[in-house]
Amino acid sequence: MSWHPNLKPPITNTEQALLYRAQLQAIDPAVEYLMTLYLCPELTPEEVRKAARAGIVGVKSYPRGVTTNSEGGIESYDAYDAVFAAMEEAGMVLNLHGEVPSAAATNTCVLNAEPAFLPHLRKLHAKFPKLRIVLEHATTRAAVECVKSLGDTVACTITAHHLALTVDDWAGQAWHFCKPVAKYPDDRTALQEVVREGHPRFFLGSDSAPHPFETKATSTPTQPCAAGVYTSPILLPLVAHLLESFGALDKLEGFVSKHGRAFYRRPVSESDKRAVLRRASSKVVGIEGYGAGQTHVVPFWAGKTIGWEMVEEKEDVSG
Ligand SMILES: O=C1C[C@@H](C(=O)O)NC(=O)N1
Repeated sequence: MSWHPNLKPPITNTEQALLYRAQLQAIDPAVEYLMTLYLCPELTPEEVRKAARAGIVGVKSYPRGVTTNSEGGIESYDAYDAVFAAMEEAGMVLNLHGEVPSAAATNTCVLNAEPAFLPHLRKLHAKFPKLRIVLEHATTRAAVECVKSLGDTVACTITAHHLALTVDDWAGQAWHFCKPVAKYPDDRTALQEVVREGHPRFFLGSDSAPHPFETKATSTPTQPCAAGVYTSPILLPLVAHLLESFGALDKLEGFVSKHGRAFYRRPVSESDKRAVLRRASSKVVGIEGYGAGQTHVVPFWAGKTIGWEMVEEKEDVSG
């Protein structure tokens, strides 16, 4: 799992990324955190090389205004050729939030912002064919087809929630609102199909966003609700549940573990913990379990049942 630099303030240099990694490691040292920097005008080829030497794996780009805390995002990629060339040489990954900003002049809004971004992806790949690029949290058939058509250096993540949601689920339902927004039923079908196909360049990227109750449940005409869906506490059981629902359970390990590891060149080691799932009927705590004025975050699937659960490491799973 890689870590978002769309924090306040954004993570723009090696020191900040290492400091943030240390803070995360203090919370859970068992996790291997793959850190990313934020693509911005301050990022130089020298800093890219320094970051790569320090073990930072990627650079994240999100166009201006398209998602949470992206007010300072990039406007055009042309200015970053030297940065991309340095990344390509250092073996760093470019993580793209693949949407263009909404604009009346070009008839762009949240529904077509991802397809409108794809020409930028094609151009970047043509210019830097060896640069590993991940189109993050894709939501459309167009994006799936585009990534499939490109070379082995281009991969794509899919979230758990985008395998479940369509427009109808977030229109009027703040808890399902995220960026990119879930699209048409046929787009969701395309995401499910590419997972069922076991395509090695498509893998899970949770994009889990733990926005507090207040920022999701309350919105005003000037303050819309926060974009993001929180899946971390239920992620693997939920993905198993969803994959099973569309006949792709046998692709679970590839989708959640192997494909991403291969693309990021992180082979499994002896010391890596194994996740074990077993059949269950676990109800996710419903929205009534949370309340205004509390700092809680409400997970996706609240109030619904998941057909799988994680087995604690110490339990005997031989039976
Ligand atoms: O890309 C993102 C970022 C995330 C967040 O809040 O961090 N929320 C989203 O909806 N999309």
